[in-house]
Amino acid sequence: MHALNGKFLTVILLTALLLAVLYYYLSVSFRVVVTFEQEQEAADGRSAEIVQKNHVFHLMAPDQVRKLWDHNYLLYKQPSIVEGRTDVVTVTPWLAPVVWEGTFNPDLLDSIYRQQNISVAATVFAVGKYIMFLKDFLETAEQHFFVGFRVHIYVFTDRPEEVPKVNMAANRKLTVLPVPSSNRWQEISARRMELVQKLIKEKLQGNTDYIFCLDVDSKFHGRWGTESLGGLVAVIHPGYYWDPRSKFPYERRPQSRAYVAEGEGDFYYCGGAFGGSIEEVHLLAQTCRSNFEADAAEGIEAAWQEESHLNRYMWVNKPSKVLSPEYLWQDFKPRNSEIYIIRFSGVVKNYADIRPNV
Ligand SMILES: CC(=O)N[C@H]1[C@@H](OP(=O)(O)OP(=O)(O)OC[C@H]2O[C@@H](n3ccc(=O)[nH]c3=O)[C@H](O)[C@@H]2O)O[C@H](CO)[C@H](O)[C@@H]1O
Ligand SMILES: [Mn+2]
Repeated sequence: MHALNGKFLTVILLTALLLAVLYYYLSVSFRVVVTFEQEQEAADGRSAEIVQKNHVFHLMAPDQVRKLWDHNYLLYKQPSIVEGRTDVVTVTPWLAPVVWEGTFNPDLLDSIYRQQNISVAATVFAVGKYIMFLKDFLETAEQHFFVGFRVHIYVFTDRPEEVPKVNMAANRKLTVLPVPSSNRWQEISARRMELVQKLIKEKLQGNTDYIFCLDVDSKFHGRWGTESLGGLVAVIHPGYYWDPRSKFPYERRPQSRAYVAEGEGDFYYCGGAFGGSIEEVHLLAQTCRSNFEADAAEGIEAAWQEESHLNRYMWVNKPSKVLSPEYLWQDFKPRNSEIYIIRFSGVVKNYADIRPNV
């Protein structure tokens, strides 16, 4: 009799426990749903609909209410999955898009991101004689880089008084930040990771959505806009994309934290342009900086400084969007036929004239 009561009690207790656990899980997931969704009344006050407030996981169509009254409402060409570019690969093996001209609709993307009122930061370093490239960089950015969006360019320089005055649209800003000069170009180039990390932590977190870190010795020639946005964004280097990976100039010494072994590596990415969300780029800059410094403490400098560390990082952490070499070409290279448009390109320069050391 006692044993039976005991068993009965155990069953009751276990059932109660199960119900409590179930209740906990249901209430947690319910809370998640509630925080992500919010009821919103349509602009014309007609109906209340559920609007996703979180835009990290998918993109939202341009404002559907507008079509009732706006004759410029965006109607765009029907997309196809059987017609499109066939001369290039437009997706990586881990299913990240590779952005080429002809693979995206700029008007559609702009209208999607415009309603998010995104803000984009760009960093550019102009230390020593590299200040001479800044004017063209800034003027062409004004014409092609995220035109119509909120843009904040951060110029790091040791010559603040030589920063050119460039007319900028109302929603665009420029901030000059002082950095010490150096007599080694390798150090100037590599220290960018440290300064980008600090900038994000001290000034950008909480008020900026995306960031791109760009070489100053370059000019914009075509649109660079919302099609380039993503969590972690890398640009394919224009010099190696026809080559087998054995020819990529990765760091090949196992002692370095930038080491990429034979038979490893996806693409060769350039150090002159990368970006993504503030959070992702902070993590990237922090990782590359600490690996670079740990190497330096052991007397090792990777083959291509922070570019080598970036390549190691992107091998371990696959970029969520890859930009084709349209996004960083080099003026001395003739345009290949798969490159329909050059958006950003490095100018021809005489290293001996402009670098503090050769
Ligand atoms: C197109 C591209 O991917 N370029 C990369 C490549 O060579 P690059 O030959 O393009 O390197 P670079 O001489 O342009 O130096 C990189 C950048 O550092 C800054 N700078 C450099 C020297 C100086 O005296 N003052 C100064 O301000 C400037 O912003 C410059 O654009 O390899 C470098 C390795 O270190 C960097 O990864 C570059 O980003
Ligand atoms: Mn450069």
